[in-house]
Formats: sequence, C-alpha cells, structure tokens
Amino acid sequence: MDYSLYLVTDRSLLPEGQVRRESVNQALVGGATVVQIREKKADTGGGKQFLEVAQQSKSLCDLYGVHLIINDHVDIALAVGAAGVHLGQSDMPIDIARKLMPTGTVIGISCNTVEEVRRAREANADYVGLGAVWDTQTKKLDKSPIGVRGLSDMLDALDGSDVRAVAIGGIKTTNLARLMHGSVSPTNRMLDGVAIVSDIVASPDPKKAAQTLKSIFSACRQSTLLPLARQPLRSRETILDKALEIMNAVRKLNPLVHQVCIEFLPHTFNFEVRLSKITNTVVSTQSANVTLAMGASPIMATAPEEMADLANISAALLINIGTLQSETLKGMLKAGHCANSARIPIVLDPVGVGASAFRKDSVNKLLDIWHPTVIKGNAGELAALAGSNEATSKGVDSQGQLQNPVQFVRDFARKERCVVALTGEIDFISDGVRVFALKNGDPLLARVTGSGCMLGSCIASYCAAANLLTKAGDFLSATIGAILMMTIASELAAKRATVNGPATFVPALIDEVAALGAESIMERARIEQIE
Ligand SMILES: Cc1ncc(COP(=O)(O)OP(=O)(O)O)c(N)n1
Ligand SMILES: Cc1nc(C(=O)O)sc1CCOP(=O)(O)O
Repeated sequence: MDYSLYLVTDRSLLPEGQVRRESVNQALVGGATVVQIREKKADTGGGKQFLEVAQQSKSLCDLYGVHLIINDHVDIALAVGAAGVHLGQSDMPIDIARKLMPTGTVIGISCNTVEEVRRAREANADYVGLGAVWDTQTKKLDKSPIGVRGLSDMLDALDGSDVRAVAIGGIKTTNLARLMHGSVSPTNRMLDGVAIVSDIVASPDPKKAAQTLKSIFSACRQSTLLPLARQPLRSRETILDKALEIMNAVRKLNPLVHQVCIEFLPHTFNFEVRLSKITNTVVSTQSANVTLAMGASPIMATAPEEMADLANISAALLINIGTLQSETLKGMLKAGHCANSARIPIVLDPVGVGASAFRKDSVNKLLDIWHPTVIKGNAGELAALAGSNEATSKGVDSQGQLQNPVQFVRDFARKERCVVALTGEIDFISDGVRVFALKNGDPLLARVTGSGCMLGSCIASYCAAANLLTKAGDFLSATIGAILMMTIASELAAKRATVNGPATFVPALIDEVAALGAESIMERARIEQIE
C-alpha cells in the first residue's frame, strides 16, 4: 500500500459549494494514494449515514485503484469491503479487530508517544498515525502536539519492523518540507506518508492541493535521506583546500548575510532591558564588522514584514537569540521559514538557551517551524538543546563538561540533521557521521564579549559562499573553515605588539580576519578528523 498522500475526509470542512464526493474525486485526481473516511458528523447518524458515505467512497476509490480505510468503525469497514480500519488508542484493540476482519486487512492506530508506537508494533499494527505533529483546527487535541523533532524517536521505535508510519496534524504545503527534513530516525527511517485533512478538504482546489503536497513529499523523500554514509573520510589537506576555496569565495562573491541578532528598541526602559540592549549593540556592531572584514556583507533586520524580501536577496541567515524578545521571536520564525523556502543556509546561535525557560521554549518553537543548516553553541547551550544535563549554562557561558563530546556532537548533528559546531577549548564539528576536532584559538577570545557571536557571523558568511559555490553546499567544510579563520586570526592578533589585553585585542582580531592569508591557515591549522 502506498501511504504517501493519505487523505482523511471531514465533510464539515468543505468550502461552500463543494460536495463531498467531488472533493474526494479531485484529491484522487491530484494524487491521493489512500483515503480514510472520517466523518464525525455522520457518526451520529446511527451508522446509516456513515455506511452510505463509505459505500460511495469505496466505489470512487475503486475507480482509481486506491485503498479505502474506515475510521474507528470495524463493522462499516467489513460491510463495504474496505482495505482497512484506522483505530484510536481508545477504540477496539488491534487483536480483536484483526479477528473480525478478513486476512490481509490493513490496521492502523494513532500514536502520540514512543511507548504507544512500541505497543502498536507488538500488536502487529500495519501502520501508525503519528501525531499530532502541530496544532490543528480540525479537531480538539487531548494531548500536546509532538513537534517535528519528536518524530525521530517514534520512527526509531519502528526500526527493523515492517510497520509503516504516517504523520498527521497541522500538515500543510507550507510546512511539509520542514516535516520531511526533521522526521528521520538515526538509522535513516523516514515517514512513509502524510495524513492530511484540512489542507486538502478545506481547499478551494483540492486537486491542486493534493498535487502540491504530493510533489513536495516525493521531492523531500528523495533528497532528505542523508547522503552522509556516502561521504568519504577526508585528509587534513582536502578539508583545508575546501575551506580556503570557501574563504576566497566569500571575498570574491561578497554574499549578503542577514543577521537577526539585535532587538527592537524596547518600549519600556527598565534597567535590565537597557543593559541587554547596550551589550547587544556592542556585539552586533562587532558581528557586522567581522562580516565586512571577511568580505561578506551584513544586514541586521528583525521585522517580520521584511523577512520574505530579505530571504530573496540574502545568501544566508544567522539567527542569534542573544537578546531574545517576543517581538523578535516572530521575526525569527518568519525569517527562518522564508530562508528555508528560498533554500539559503541558516546558522542558529542559541546563545544562553539553557539560561531560561523562555529561551528554551522559543528555540524549540523555531526548530519546529524551520530547519537550520548549522547549529553552533558551547557545551551548556548544546546540552540544553539536546535535553542533557551534563553541562549547564551560567547566563550565556557554559559550566561543566560533556563526558564524550565526540559522540555528543555526532549524535546531536544526526538528530537535528544539520552540521553541529560545539565550541570550547577544543572545537568539535560534525555532520552526523564525521567528527573533526579543531585546536586553534587564543585564550583572549574567551575574555571578550561577543566572540561567539562574531563566530556565528563567520560561519553564516562561509555557509553563504559554500551555497553559492555549489548547489549542495559543503556546510561541514564551511563551518570548519570559518572556525579556523576566526581562531587562527585570534592567535595572530594576540601576538601583535599593539595588543595589551582584551580591549586592544578585538580591533586587532577584526584586522587579522581581514588580512588572513591561505598560508597562515595551511601552516597553523590544528585539525584532526576523529571519526
Ligand atoms: C492516519 C490517522 N492518524 C491518526 C488519526 C486519529 O485517529 P483517532 O485517534 O481515532 O482520532 P479520531 O480520528 O477518531 O478523531 C486518524 N484518524 N488517521
Ligand atoms: C484526525 C486527526 N487526528 C489527529 C491526531 O493527532 O491523532 S490530528 C487530526 C486532524 C488533522 O487535521 P489537519 O490535517 O487538518 O490538521
């Protein structure tokens, strides 16, 4: 059975003038591969109305050779000879339904937790409906949405089984790509399909809606699978060559890098807000200057209204949550969504994410809407994001150590499906398969504010150039190159006769970034491929 575009019906959502049968017919023409009859209003008609709807739908699906599934009602599935039934957690147990239905009947069950997926697997379900992924207007949810990032553990629980998986809840043409990118298990198990109600049923053009959903699904399924396993190990020279190519490309192409890291002027001026504003203005000036020194071009903007325009002219987006406010969060949500649509890389710098519930909830919201290309953070920040308490945050600084940073960074990159840079005395960078350790950098970097934020700007600029160089940008090399550039520049800056401490160090650092040559990088890079 092809689960890829799984239509779930709901008459109450039909636009005015649309009739149920024609809506399903259009969805089938548009490419729906399974139809589930879920008619909650007809449910109350003593079963007769539901039966009629099911009979009509069966003949329609037969015309297209598409399987029909009945929601909840085993008797109706039997009566119309449906291919299967979909059961909820509080409906008839799978083993009883199996006894009642003919051999070969498809039985699916809704799951909201990993435990429910395990039980479904043990009960020999044919497929699971994982949801709700996002909030939905179609029904009142009795459990919180699981979010895209909750799906990979559920898919992992199906590893080694034949149980198929579809996601449901709030899925639309506008967020399907994010869903597909994020819902892959560590062993590369993906969704077999997406179950959609309102985006098709409530659409004025159900055929077009189905076509669009199906083409996004197919394109994402083909391109989502990590090409990681095929990536060869690389020698120090190969990776440095690539990093230098990207460094030169930044200087030559002068990519525009959109950086969402300064806040609106606060409406109320209390002492704390002013402090964070002052700190961040300093940091954003430095970030903008280092971007220019590298040869890229910064634009700092936060207003949601201009995000779509900026995504079309920028070559990369940097999201830095250093001075997060509710208003900026809206801009960040929109900016990331537009950047994903425009296929430009996004670098996420989750500054101090472990410091407050607001920051953590906000980053989770962001990552539920768009996917980053690179996440860069210190041990405390990345541990907070990964749900580990091995390291913690003291404000924006990190406390404690990760016991096994190599494994951590690899697993986290694999889970988030992006490049992860774990910064510290040794920087670890991984794409989920390979792990590199970089040992450059002067201790003065840790003694000035905003060096981490400047590094975020460097990574974003390098990712921009990597993306401009080739369609499938080499973001691992871009991240490594940017860190090498910044850390080696810091070593050279610290040696300058004019540098007497942190205050004189920052301008010297920016000068060194501007002047850095290939020879210094080749000569000084302390890089090791660990895995
Ligand atoms: C594919 C798919 N997944 C989940 C559901 C939800 O079913 P259930 O839990 O039975 O809730 P109701 O549909 O009865 O509201 C589904 N129908 N299809
Ligand atoms: C029927 C249903 N079941 C869900 C679950 O979480 O089990 S969510 C849902 C409704 C999905 O509708 P839409 O595509 O319009 O968001």
